[in-house]
Amino acid sequence: MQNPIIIALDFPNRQKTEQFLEHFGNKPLFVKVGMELFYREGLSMIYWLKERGYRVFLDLKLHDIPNTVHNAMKNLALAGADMVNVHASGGIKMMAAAKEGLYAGMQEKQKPLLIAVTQLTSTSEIVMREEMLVSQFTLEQAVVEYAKNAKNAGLDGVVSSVNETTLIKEVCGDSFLTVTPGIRLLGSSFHDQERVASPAAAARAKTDYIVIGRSITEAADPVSSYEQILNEWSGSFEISHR
Ligand SMILES: O=C(O)c1cc(=O)[nH]c(=O)n1[C@@H]1O[C@H](COP(=O)(O)O)[C@@H](O)[C@H]1O
Repeated sequence: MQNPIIIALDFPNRQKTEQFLEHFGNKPLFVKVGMELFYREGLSMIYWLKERGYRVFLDLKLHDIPNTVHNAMKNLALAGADMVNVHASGGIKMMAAAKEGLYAGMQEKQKPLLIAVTQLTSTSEIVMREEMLVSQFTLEQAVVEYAKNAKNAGLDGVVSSVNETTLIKEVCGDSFLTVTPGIRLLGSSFHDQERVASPAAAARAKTDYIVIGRSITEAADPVSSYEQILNEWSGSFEISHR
């Protein structure tokens, strides 16, 4: 069983990030760099993490015209990240252009995973219908339609909430990756997230990766919070496979 945890390094700068990572010593972590840290520190942050052996998800959620995304991805390819993403709402043409730009001139073994965000885990069905004006689908249907588009564009998987994982796997196949943020231990604050699930529920849904930020980064003891999440995941995983 692989360790599914991706820690969201949502910190304002490199110094705070380094201080946080010191808690974990040499543990081989999978970490995520998003807009907050990247817009401050740029590619050098990714190089720093890769030199220290971390697996890195570069989460910039590209969404623009196909040509712009294609060329931006050519530059992001230089980061040497293990996973990058776009918004599925940019459409199939944009996602295909992202893939072409990202992989241009890359050897097979260097290619990062490319995934698409479906509906953000902070989005509720009401907001999707009334503010984004996607009213012909339920939220679950909209996520699955985006997942099908991502698959048709040749992407490796999607970001969604755990609520939609089972259906995505049914429609797109088990090998199509599901990456699921909005993970919370029972009884803890949802913050700005709407579609939330526990690590145990994520394991039962057989998601591939869980993305966790504040439950670990803001914990008084980040390592024990990390271990608690992993234990909850592993326990449920064994139960669900009995
Ligand atoms: O692409 C993402 O990583 C992402 C997609 C999504 O739908 N929801 C979502 O929360 N995320 C990211 O996952 C992380 C969740 O952080 P916490 O809510 O603190 O656990 C943040 O870094 C978000 O940017």
